[in-house]
Amino acid sequence: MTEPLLAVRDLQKYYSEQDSFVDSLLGRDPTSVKAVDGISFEVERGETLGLVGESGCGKSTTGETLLRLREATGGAVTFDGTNVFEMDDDELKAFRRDAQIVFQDPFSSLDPRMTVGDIVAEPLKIHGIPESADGESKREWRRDKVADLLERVGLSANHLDRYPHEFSGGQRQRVGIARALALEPEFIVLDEPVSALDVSVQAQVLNLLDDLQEEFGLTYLFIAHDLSVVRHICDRVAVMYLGNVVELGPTDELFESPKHPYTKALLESVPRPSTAEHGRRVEALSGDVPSPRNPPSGCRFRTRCPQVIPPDDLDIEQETYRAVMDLRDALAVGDVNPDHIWDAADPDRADTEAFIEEARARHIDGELRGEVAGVVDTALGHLAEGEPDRAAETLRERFESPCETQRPAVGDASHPAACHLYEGSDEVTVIGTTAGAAAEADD
Ligand SMILES: Nc1ncnc2c1ncn2[C@@H]1O[C@H](COP(=O)(O)OP(=O)(O)OP(=O)(O)O)[C@@H](O)[C@H]1O
Repeated sequence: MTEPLLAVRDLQKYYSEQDSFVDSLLGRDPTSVKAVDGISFEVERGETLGLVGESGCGKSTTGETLLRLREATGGAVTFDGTNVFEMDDDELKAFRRDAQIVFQDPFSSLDPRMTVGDIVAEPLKIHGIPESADGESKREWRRDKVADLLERVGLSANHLDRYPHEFSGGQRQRVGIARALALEPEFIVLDEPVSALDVSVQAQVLNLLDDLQEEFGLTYLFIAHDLSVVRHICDRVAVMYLGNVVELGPTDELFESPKHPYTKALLESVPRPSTAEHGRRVEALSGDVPSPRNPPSGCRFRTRCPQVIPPDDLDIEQETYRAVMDLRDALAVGDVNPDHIWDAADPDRADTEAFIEEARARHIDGELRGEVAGVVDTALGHLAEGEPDRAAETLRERFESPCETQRPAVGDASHPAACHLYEGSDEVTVIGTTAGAAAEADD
Protein backbone atom coordinates (compact mmCIF):
# COMPACT_ATOMS: atom_id res chain seq x y z
CA MET A 1 0.00 0.00 0.00
CA THR A 2 1.26 3.49 -0.79
CA GLU A 3 1.86 5.90 2.02
CA PRO A 4 -1.08 8.27 2.70
CA LEU A 5 -0.48 11.91 1.81
CA LEU A 6 -1.63 13.01 5.25
CA ALA A 7 -1.64 11.04 8.50
CA VAL A 8 -3.11 12.51 11.67
CA ARG A 9 -2.29 10.70 14.93
CA ASP A 10 -3.92 11.45 18.29
CA LEU A 11 -4.22 15.13 17.41
CA GLN A 12 -5.23 17.36 20.30
CA LYS A 13 -6.02 21.03 20.38
CA TYR A 14 -7.07 22.60 23.66
CA TYR A 15 -7.88 26.30 23.84
CA SER A 16 -7.15 28.05 27.10
CA GLU A 17 -9.87 30.22 28.50
CA GLN A 18 -10.34 32.01 31.78
CA ASP A 19 -13.54 30.60 33.27
CA SER A 20 -15.11 33.87 34.35
CA PHE A 21 -14.29 37.26 35.78
CA VAL A 22 -14.49 35.78 39.30
CA ASP A 23 -12.13 32.97 38.32
CA SER A 24 -9.60 35.42 36.98
CA LEU A 25 -9.91 37.61 40.09
CA LEU A 26 -9.25 34.57 42.23
CA GLY A 27 -6.36 33.59 39.99
CA ARG A 28 -7.85 30.19 39.18
CA ASP A 29 -6.27 28.21 36.37
CA PRO A 30 -7.79 28.79 32.96
CA THR A 31 -10.12 26.03 31.78
CA SER A 32 -9.28 24.14 28.64
CA VAL A 33 -11.75 23.94 25.80
CA LYS A 34 -11.04 20.46 24.46
CA ALA A 35 -11.87 21.35 20.88
CA VAL A 36 -10.01 18.37 19.40
CA ASP A 37 -9.24 15.58 21.79
CA GLY A 38 -7.16 12.78 20.33
CA ILE A 39 -8.25 12.12 16.76
CA SER A 40 -6.58 9.97 14.12
CA PHE A 41 -7.21 9.53 10.42
CA GLU A 42 -5.39 9.34 7.13
CA VAL A 43 -6.04 10.95 3.77
CA GLU A 44 -4.89 8.98 0.74
CA ARG A 45 -3.42 10.69 -2.30
CA GLY A 46 -6.14 11.89 -4.66
CA GLU A 47 -9.00 11.14 -2.30
CA THR A 48 -11.55 13.38 -0.64
CA LEU A 49 -12.09 12.70 3.02
CA GLY A 50 -15.17 14.32 4.53
CA LEU A 51 -15.09 15.58 8.12
CA VAL A 52 -18.63 16.10 9.36
CA GLY A 53 -20.37 16.88 12.62
CA GLU A 54 -22.48 19.49 14.36
CA SER A 55 -21.32 23.05 14.85
CA GLY A 56 -18.61 23.31 17.50
CA CYS A 57 -17.46 19.67 17.35
CA GLY A 58 -13.95 20.73 16.33
CA LYS A 59 -13.89 20.41 12.53
CA SER A 60 -12.34 23.79 11.73
CA THR A 61 -9.89 23.46 14.60
CA THR A 62 -8.80 20.11 13.15
CA GLY A 63 -8.27 21.59 9.68
CA GLU A 64 -6.38 24.61 10.94
CA THR A 65 -4.25 22.67 13.43
CA LEU A 66 -3.15 20.03 10.95
CA LEU A 67 -2.08 22.83 8.59
CA ARG A 68 -0.09 24.32 11.47
CA LEU A 69 -2.16 27.50 11.37
CA ARG A 70 -2.81 26.78 15.05
CA GLU A 71 -0.40 25.20 17.48
CA ALA A 72 -1.37 21.65 18.41
CA THR A 73 -1.61 20.62 22.06
CA GLY A 74 -0.57 17.07 21.28
CA GLY A 75 -0.30 14.38 18.63
CA ALA A 76 1.40 14.32 15.27
CA VAL A 77 0.60 15.11 11.65
CA THR A 78 2.64 13.63 8.83
CA PHE A 79 2.46 15.14 5.35
CA ASP A 80 4.15 13.27 2.54
CA GLY A 81 6.25 11.41 5.10
CA THR A 82 7.40 14.46 7.11
CA ASN A 83 6.18 15.40 10.58
CA VAL A 84 4.47 18.76 10.08
CA PHE A 85 5.01 19.85 13.67
CA GLU A 86 8.77 19.28 13.44
CA MET A 87 9.45 20.85 10.04
CA ASP A 88 12.41 23.19 9.70
CA ASP A 89 11.99 26.54 7.92
CA ASP A 90 12.57 25.18 4.41
CA GLU A 91 10.25 22.22 4.93
CA LEU A 92 7.60 24.49 6.39
CA LYS A 93 7.88 26.86 3.41
CA ALA A 94 7.37 23.95 1.02
CA PHE A 95 4.45 22.70 3.14
CA ARG A 96 2.83 26.15 2.99
CA ARG A 97 2.86 25.81 -0.79
CA ASP A 98 1.68 22.23 -0.92
CA ALA A 99 -1.16 22.51 1.58
CA GLN A 100 -3.84 25.19 1.25
CA ILE A 101 -7.17 26.09 2.81
CA VAL A 102 -10.43 27.48 1.42
CA PHE A 103 -12.62 29.10 4.07
CA GLN A 104 -16.37 28.94 4.45
CA ASP A 105 -17.26 32.54 4.15
CA PRO A 106 -16.31 34.07 0.82
CA PHE A 107 -17.62 37.41 2.13
CA SER A 108 -15.15 37.81 4.95
CA SER A 109 -12.19 35.77 3.77
CA LEU A 110 -11.31 38.15 0.92
CA ASP A 111 -9.79 41.57 1.63
CA PRO A 112 -12.37 44.09 0.30
CA ARG A 113 -9.66 46.66 -0.49
CA MET A 114 -7.71 44.38 -2.83
CA THR A 115 -8.58 43.64 -6.44
CA VAL A 116 -9.34 40.06 -7.32
CA GLY A 117 -6.11 39.97 -9.31
CA ASP A 118 -4.07 41.02 -6.27
CA ILE A 119 -5.93 38.61 -3.99
CA VAL A 120 -5.13 35.62 -6.20
CA ALA A 121 -1.56 36.81 -6.87
CA GLU A 122 -0.75 37.43 -3.20
CA PRO A 123 0.42 33.87 -2.36
CA LEU A 124 2.69 33.96 -5.43
CA LYS A 125 4.25 37.21 -4.24
CA ILE A 126 4.70 35.91 -0.71
CA HIS A 127 6.51 32.85 -2.02
CA GLY A 128 8.61 34.86 -4.46
CA ILE A 129 7.09 33.31 -7.56
CA PRO A 130 8.24 33.51 -10.26
CA GLU A 131 11.91 33.49 -9.34
CA SER A 132 12.63 34.87 -12.80
CA ALA A 133 10.48 35.63 -15.84
CA ASP A 134 11.79 35.45 -19.41
CA GLY A 135 11.08 38.57 -21.47
CA GLU A 136 8.35 39.93 -19.21
CA SER A 137 8.20 41.43 -15.75
CA LYS A 138 7.40 39.21 -12.79
CA ARG A 139 4.23 41.25 -12.33
CA GLU A 140 3.13 40.48 -15.92
CA TRP A 141 3.93 36.80 -15.38
CA ARG A 142 1.76 36.77 -12.29
CA ARG A 143 -1.05 38.64 -14.08
CA ASP A 144 -1.07 36.02 -16.82
CA LYS A 145 -1.01 33.24 -14.27
CA VAL A 146 -3.90 34.80 -12.32
CA ALA A 147 -5.91 35.36 -15.52
CA ASP A 148 -5.42 31.70 -16.30
CA LEU A 149 -6.49 30.65 -12.80
CA LEU A 150 -9.59 32.82 -12.92
CA GLU A 151 -10.62 31.21 -16.18
CA ARG A 152 -9.89 27.80 -14.76
CA VAL A 153 -12.37 28.39 -11.91
CA GLY A 154 -15.09 29.63 -14.24
CA LEU A 155 -14.45 33.38 -13.98
CA SER A 156 -12.98 35.63 -16.64
CA ALA A 157 -9.62 37.31 -17.10
CA ASN A 158 -11.64 40.57 -17.32
CA HIS A 159 -12.39 40.21 -13.62
CA LEU A 160 -8.78 40.86 -12.61
CA ASP A 161 -9.23 44.51 -11.70
CA ARG A 162 -12.56 44.21 -9.95
CA TYR A 163 -13.15 44.16 -6.20
CA PRO A 164 -14.79 41.39 -4.15
CA HIS A 165 -18.00 43.38 -3.55
CA GLU A 166 -18.67 43.32 -7.29
CA PHE A 167 -19.09 39.54 -7.19
CA SER A 168 -21.82 37.17 -6.07
CA GLY A 169 -21.20 34.69 -3.24
CA GLY A 170 -20.51 31.83 -5.64
CA GLN A 171 -18.08 33.95 -7.66
CA ARG A 172 -16.25 35.03 -4.52
CA GLN A 173 -15.84 31.44 -3.49
CA ARG A 174 -14.38 30.78 -6.94
CA VAL A 175 -11.88 33.58 -6.25
CA GLY A 176 -11.00 31.87 -2.94
CA ILE A 177 -10.46 28.60 -4.81
CA ALA A 178 -8.29 30.28 -7.48
CA ARG A 179 -6.17 31.78 -4.70
CA ALA A 180 -5.76 28.37 -3.07
CA LEU A 181 -4.70 26.90 -6.42
CA ALA A 182 -2.15 29.60 -7.19
CA LEU A 183 0.76 27.75 -5.58
CA GLU A 184 -0.16 24.46 -7.27
CA PRO A 185 -0.81 22.61 -4.01
CA GLU A 186 -1.27 18.89 -3.56
CA PHE A 187 -3.68 19.15 -0.65
CA ILE A 188 -6.52 21.54 0.18
CA VAL A 189 -8.58 21.80 3.36
CA LEU A 190 -12.03 22.89 2.19
CA ASP A 191 -13.64 24.32 5.32
CA GLU A 192 -17.39 24.39 4.62
CA PRO A 193 -16.72 25.79 1.14
CA VAL A 194 -20.37 25.85 0.08
CA SER A 195 -22.23 26.35 3.38
CA ALA A 196 -22.66 30.09 2.89
CA LEU A 197 -23.95 29.71 -0.68
CA ASP A 198 -27.44 29.32 -2.12
CA VAL A 199 -28.38 25.72 -2.80
CA SER A 200 -28.42 26.33 -6.56
CA VAL A 201 -24.87 27.69 -6.46
CA GLN A 202 -23.60 24.94 -4.13
CA ALA A 203 -23.83 22.28 -6.82
CA GLN A 204 -21.86 24.41 -9.30
CA VAL A 205 -19.03 24.99 -6.82
CA LEU A 206 -19.00 21.29 -5.84
CA ASN A 207 -18.76 20.32 -9.50
CA LEU A 208 -15.91 22.78 -9.96
CA LEU A 209 -14.04 21.28 -7.00
CA ASP A 210 -14.57 17.83 -8.45
CA ASP A 211 -13.21 18.88 -11.87
CA LEU A 212 -10.20 20.64 -10.34
CA GLN A 213 -9.39 17.59 -8.27
CA GLU A 214 -9.24 15.46 -11.37
CA GLU A 215 -7.33 17.98 -13.44
CA PHE A 216 -4.67 18.80 -10.83
CA GLY A 217 -4.59 15.49 -8.93
CA LEU A 218 -5.65 17.22 -5.71
CA THR A 219 -6.32 15.65 -2.33
CA TYR A 220 -9.09 17.21 -0.23
CA LEU A 221 -10.16 17.29 3.38
CA PHE A 222 -13.75 18.44 3.01
CA ILE A 223 -15.26 19.91 6.17
CA ALA A 224 -19.06 20.14 6.38
CA HIS A 225 -21.85 20.06 8.93
CA ASP A 226 -24.31 18.98 6.29
CA LEU A 227 -24.14 15.28 5.45
CA SER A 228 -26.04 15.67 2.21
CA VAL A 229 -23.23 17.89 0.86
CA VAL A 230 -20.48 15.33 1.49
CA ARG A 231 -22.30 12.37 0.02
CA HIS A 232 -21.47 13.14 -3.58
CA ILE A 233 -18.02 14.59 -3.26
CA CYS A 234 -16.31 12.42 -0.64
CA ASP A 235 -14.70 9.00 -1.02
CA ARG A 236 -14.71 8.43 2.74
CA VAL A 237 -16.30 10.27 5.63
CA ALA A 238 -15.13 10.78 9.22
CA VAL A 239 -17.87 11.75 11.67
CA MET A 240 -16.85 13.99 14.58
CA TYR A 241 -18.60 14.51 17.89
CA LEU A 242 -17.29 16.78 20.63
CA GLY A 243 -13.64 16.65 19.64
CA ASN A 244 -13.56 12.94 18.77
CA VAL A 245 -13.91 10.97 15.54
CA VAL A 246 -16.71 8.46 16.21
CA GLU A 247 -16.95 6.68 12.87
CA LEU A 248 -14.99 6.58 9.64
CA GLY A 249 -15.87 4.70 6.50
CA PRO A 250 -16.38 4.66 2.75
CA THR A 251 -19.12 7.19 1.95
CA ASP A 252 -21.73 4.82 0.53
CA GLU A 253 -21.20 2.30 3.30
CA LEU A 254 -21.45 4.96 5.98
CA PHE A 255 -24.68 6.32 4.51
CA GLU A 256 -26.24 2.91 3.90
CA SER A 257 -25.04 1.07 7.02
CA PRO A 258 -24.09 3.61 9.66
CA LYS A 259 -22.81 2.00 12.84
CA HIS A 260 -22.37 4.66 15.48
CA PRO A 261 -25.60 5.83 17.16
CA TYR A 262 -24.48 9.42 16.53
CA THR A 263 -24.01 8.86 12.81
CA LYS A 264 -27.42 7.20 12.70
CA ALA A 265 -28.98 10.18 14.42
CA LEU A 266 -27.23 12.63 12.09
CA LEU A 267 -28.45 10.71 9.08
CA GLU A 268 -31.98 10.69 10.43
CA SER A 269 -31.88 14.46 10.38
CA VAL A 270 -31.07 14.56 6.65
CA PRO A 271 -34.21 14.79 4.49
CA ARG A 272 -34.27 11.80 2.20
CA PRO A 273 -36.04 11.42 -1.07
CA SER A 274 -36.21 7.62 -1.11
CA THR A 275 -39.51 6.21 0.12
CA ALA A 276 -37.85 2.83 0.63
CA GLU A 277 -36.04 4.28 3.62
CA HIS A 278 -39.08 5.82 5.27
CA GLY A 279 -39.75 2.78 7.41
CA ARG A 280 -36.43 3.06 9.20
CA ARG A 281 -36.52 3.51 12.93
CA VAL A 282 -35.99 7.09 13.93
CA GLU A 283 -33.83 7.48 16.99
CA ALA A 284 -34.04 11.12 17.91
CA LEU A 285 -31.15 12.88 19.59
CA SER A 286 -32.02 14.10 23.05
CA GLY A 287 -30.37 16.90 24.99
CA ASP A 288 -27.80 19.53 24.07
CA VAL A 289 -24.20 18.96 23.04
CA PRO A 290 -22.20 19.04 26.32
CA SER A 291 -19.52 21.68 26.77
CA PRO A 292 -16.07 20.84 25.38
CA ARG A 293 -14.69 22.46 28.55
CA ASN A 294 -15.93 19.56 30.60
CA PRO A 295 -16.82 16.75 28.22
CA PRO A 296 -18.50 13.61 29.58
CA SER A 297 -16.21 10.81 30.76
CA GLY A 298 -15.95 7.68 28.64
CA CYS A 299 -17.88 7.96 25.38
CA ARG A 300 -18.49 11.64 24.66
CA PHE A 301 -21.86 10.84 23.14
CA ARG A 302 -23.27 8.83 26.03
CA THR A 303 -25.29 11.71 27.53
CA ARG A 304 -27.42 11.85 24.36
CA CYS A 305 -27.07 8.33 23.06
CA PRO A 306 -30.28 6.41 22.39
CA GLN A 307 -28.37 3.12 22.82
CA VAL A 308 -26.38 3.72 25.98
CA ILE A 309 -25.42 0.35 27.50
CA PRO A 310 -26.77 -0.56 30.97
CA PRO A 311 -24.75 -2.76 33.37
CA ASP A 312 -24.76 -6.40 32.20
CA ASP A 313 -26.85 -7.71 35.04
CA LEU A 314 -29.53 -5.04 35.01
CA ASP A 315 -32.87 -5.59 33.33
CA ILE A 316 -33.99 -2.14 32.23
CA GLU A 317 -35.56 -0.54 29.18
CA GLN A 318 -33.53 2.08 27.32
CA GLU A 319 -36.04 4.87 27.97
CA THR A 320 -36.13 4.21 31.70
CA TYR A 321 -32.35 3.89 31.81
CA ARG A 322 -31.96 7.24 30.08
CA ALA A 323 -34.38 8.85 32.57
CA VAL A 324 -32.48 7.41 35.55
CA MET A 325 -29.14 8.56 34.11
CA ASP A 326 -30.52 12.05 33.46
CA LEU A 327 -31.86 12.18 37.03
CA ARG A 328 -28.49 11.10 38.38
CA ASP A 329 -26.64 13.72 36.33
CA ALA A 330 -29.11 16.42 37.42
CA LEU A 331 -28.62 15.41 41.08
CA ALA A 332 -24.85 15.46 40.69
CA VAL A 333 -24.81 19.06 39.43
CA GLY A 334 -27.44 20.29 41.92
CA ASP A 335 -30.16 20.71 39.32
CA VAL A 336 -32.89 19.00 41.38
CA ASN A 337 -34.44 21.22 44.03
CA PRO A 338 -35.99 19.06 46.80
CA ASP A 339 -37.88 22.08 48.16
CA HIS A 340 -40.00 22.22 45.02
CA ILE A 341 -40.76 18.52 45.34
CA TRP A 342 -41.68 18.86 49.01
CA ASP A 343 -43.91 21.85 48.27
CA ALA A 344 -45.88 19.81 45.77
CA ALA A 345 -45.87 16.53 47.72
CA ASP A 346 -46.22 17.41 51.38
CA PRO A 347 -45.47 20.93 52.62
CA ASP A 348 -45.18 19.53 56.17
CA ARG A 349 -42.26 17.38 55.01
CA ALA A 350 -43.52 14.40 56.94
CA ASP A 351 -44.46 11.96 54.23
CA THR A 352 -41.31 10.64 52.50
CA GLU A 353 -43.43 8.23 50.42
CA ALA A 354 -45.30 11.19 48.94
CA PHE A 355 -41.99 12.94 48.21
CA ILE A 356 -40.65 9.89 46.39
CA GLU A 357 -43.84 9.54 44.37
CA GLU A 358 -43.75 13.20 43.36
CA ALA A 359 -40.04 13.05 42.46
CA ARG A 360 -40.59 9.94 40.37
CA ALA A 361 -43.51 11.53 38.56
CA ARG A 362 -41.35 14.57 37.75
CA HIS A 363 -38.29 12.74 36.54
CA ILE A 364 -39.23 9.31 35.26
CA ASP A 365 -41.91 8.55 32.73
CA GLY A 366 -43.66 5.20 33.07
CA GLU A 367 -43.60 2.41 35.64
CA LEU A 368 -40.49 1.33 37.54
CA ARG A 369 -40.32 -2.29 38.58
CA GLY A 370 -38.33 -4.64 40.78
CA GLU A 371 -34.74 -3.79 41.64
CA VAL A 372 -34.74 -0.64 39.52
CA ALA A 373 -37.69 0.78 41.48
CA GLY A 374 -36.00 -0.14 44.76
CA VAL A 375 -32.71 1.61 43.98
CA VAL A 376 -34.40 4.71 42.56
CA ASP A 377 -36.63 4.98 45.64
CA THR A 378 -33.66 4.60 47.96
CA ALA A 379 -31.88 7.40 46.08
CA LEU A 380 -34.94 9.64 46.20
CA GLY A 381 -35.21 8.90 49.92
CA HIS A 382 -31.70 10.35 50.32
CA LEU A 383 -32.81 13.39 48.37
CA ALA A 384 -35.80 13.79 50.69
CA GLU A 385 -33.32 13.81 53.59
CA GLY A 386 -31.44 16.64 51.92
CA GLU A 387 -28.57 14.50 50.61
CA PRO A 388 -28.50 14.92 46.83
CA ASP A 389 -24.87 13.74 46.53
CA ARG A 390 -25.70 10.52 48.31
CA ALA A 391 -28.74 10.12 46.05
CA ALA A 392 -26.55 10.54 42.96
CA GLU A 393 -23.98 8.11 44.35
CA THR A 394 -26.67 5.47 45.03
CA LEU A 395 -27.78 5.70 41.42
CA ARG A 396 -24.19 5.68 40.16
CA GLU A 397 -23.31 2.52 42.08
CA ARG A 398 -26.06 0.46 40.50
CA PHE A 399 -26.60 2.10 37.14
CA GLU A 400 -23.08 3.00 35.97
CA SER A 401 -22.64 2.28 32.27
CA PRO A 402 -19.50 0.97 30.56
CA CYS A 403 -20.06 3.92 28.21
CA GLU A 404 -19.06 6.31 30.99
CA THR A 405 -16.10 4.45 32.42
CA GLN A 406 -14.24 3.63 29.23
CA ARG A 407 -13.60 5.72 26.17
CA PRO A 408 -13.97 3.90 22.87
CA ALA A 409 -11.55 4.97 20.13
CA VAL A 410 -11.75 4.43 16.40
CA GLY A 411 -9.81 1.30 15.44
CA ASP A 412 -8.04 0.42 12.21
CA ALA A 413 -10.76 -1.52 10.38
CA SER A 414 -11.97 -0.21 7.02
CA HIS A 415 -15.19 1.09 8.57
CA PRO A 416 -14.61 1.50 12.30
CA ALA A 417 -17.01 3.01 14.83
CA ALA A 418 -15.85 4.14 18.27
CA CYS A 419 -18.71 2.61 20.21
CA HIS A 420 -18.89 -0.01 22.96
CA LEU A 421 -21.62 -1.76 20.99
CA TYR A 422 -18.79 -2.98 18.74
CA GLU A 423 -16.45 -3.92 21.55
CA GLY A 424 -14.51 -7.09 20.95
CA SER A 425 -14.23 -6.36 17.21
CA ASP A 426 -11.16 -4.72 15.69
CA GLU A 427 -13.28 -1.62 15.13
CA VAL A 428 -12.92 -0.25 18.57
CA THR A 429 -10.04 0.26 20.92
CA VAL A 430 -11.11 0.92 24.48
CA ILE A 431 -9.10 3.50 26.36
CA GLY A 432 -9.03 4.08 30.10
CA THR A 433 -10.41 2.46 33.20
CA THR A 434 -12.98 3.61 35.72
CA ALA A 435 -10.26 5.53 37.54
CA GLY A 436 -8.95 6.99 34.30
CA ALA A 437 -12.39 8.11 33.25
CA ALA A 438 -12.98 9.76 36.61
CA ALA A 439 -9.67 11.59 36.36
CA GLU A 440 -10.50 12.59 32.81
CA ALA A 441 -13.89 13.92 33.93
CA ASP A 442 -12.25 15.95 36.69
CA ASP A 443 -9.53 17.65 34.73
N1 LIG B 1 -9.98 30.63 19.62
C1 LIG B 1 -10.76 29.90 20.40
N2 LIG B 1 -10.73 30.01 21.75
C2 LIG B 1 -11.50 29.26 22.55
N3 LIG B 1 -12.38 28.32 22.10
C3 LIG B 1 -12.45 28.17 20.78
C4 LIG B 1 -11.67 28.93 19.85
N4 LIG B 1 -11.98 28.54 18.58
C5 LIG B 1 -12.92 27.58 18.71
N5 LIG B 1 -13.20 27.35 20.01
C6 LIG B 1 -14.13 26.35 20.57
O1 LIG B 1 -13.67 25.08 20.16
C7 LIG B 1 -14.75 24.25 19.83
C8 LIG B 1 -14.58 23.74 18.41
O2 LIG B 1 -14.72 24.83 17.50
P1 LIG B 1 -14.58 24.65 15.92
O3 LIG B 1 -14.79 26.00 15.29
O4 LIG B 1 -13.35 23.92 15.61
O5 LIG B 1 -15.82 23.72 15.61
P2 LIG B 1 -16.55 23.43 14.22
O6 LIG B 1 -17.00 22.04 14.28
O7 LIG B 1 -15.68 23.84 13.09
O8 LIG B 1 -17.80 24.39 14.33
P3 LIG B 1 -18.38 25.42 13.25
O9 LIG B 1 -18.93 24.61 12.15
O10 LIG B 1 -19.43 26.16 14.03
O11 LIG B 1 -17.20 26.28 12.86
C9 LIG B 1 -16.02 25.06 20.03
O12 LIG B 1 -16.52 24.78 21.32
C10 LIG B 1 -15.53 26.48 19.95
O13 LIG B 1 -16.34 27.33 20.75
